[in-house]
Amino acid sequence: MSTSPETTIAGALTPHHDRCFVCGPCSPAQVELDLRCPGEEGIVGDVVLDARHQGVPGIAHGGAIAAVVDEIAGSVLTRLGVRFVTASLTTTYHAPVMTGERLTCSAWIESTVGRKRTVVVELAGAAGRVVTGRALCVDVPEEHFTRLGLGSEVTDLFGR
Ligand SMILES: CCCCCCCCCCCCCCCC(=O)SCCNC(=O)CCNC(=O)[C@H](O)C(C)(C)COP(=O)(O)OP(=O)(O)OC[C@H]1O[C@@H](n2cnc3c(N)ncnc32)[C@H](O)[C@@H]1OP(=O)(O)O
Repeated sequence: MSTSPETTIAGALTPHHDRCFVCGPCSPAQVELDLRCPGEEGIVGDVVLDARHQGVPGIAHGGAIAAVVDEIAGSVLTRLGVRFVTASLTTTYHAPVMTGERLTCSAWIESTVGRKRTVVVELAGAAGRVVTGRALCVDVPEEHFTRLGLGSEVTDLFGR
């Protein structure tokens, strides 16, 4: 991944819309998430999961972590203007994530094959790596959303 000087475009990356379950300010579970673009590809940032996201008391819920991984992977693609959905998501938990713990994240495209892109997301705490996620994202046409009765409220989100 490039490590050229950071360009902060967090406003364009998160929130991508107000009612997003993970990043939207209207969500009661909004995750503290600040994503930045270090160069041409990939993103870096900070993430904090709090008491609203716990499973075992004091420890972030694995499902909440997976949602954050999906969000970060998606942000890598939307900043490139890719219209996609997540087809598959795997999350490896190397160590517990404590609620309130500030994590750093980095994410990049690992491979592109036809319509399929694999995005890797790594989360690390002060003691080192805690989570590695892989999202298989598939490019879709605008009709993927319009045939579901969804209009510009969705299609306009891509390419921001
Ligand atoms: C909605 C987003 C809003 C975003 C707003 C903008 C802002 C964004 C910010 C980011 C933050 C949010 C990021 C959330 C992102 C989601 O959460 S998206 C919502 C959850 N995901 C879905 O709803 C997807 C549901 N599934 C589907 O719609 C369809 O199965 C798919 C994925 C479009 C694929 O169907 P298809 O277009 O008919 O394509 P198909 O030929 O079946 O598959 C294409 C290729 O992918 C492979 N493939 C498909 N599924 C799989 C799988 N599960 N495992 C392995 N391979 C697979 C196929 O084998 C095939 O491979 P090749 O033969 O080409 O080698």
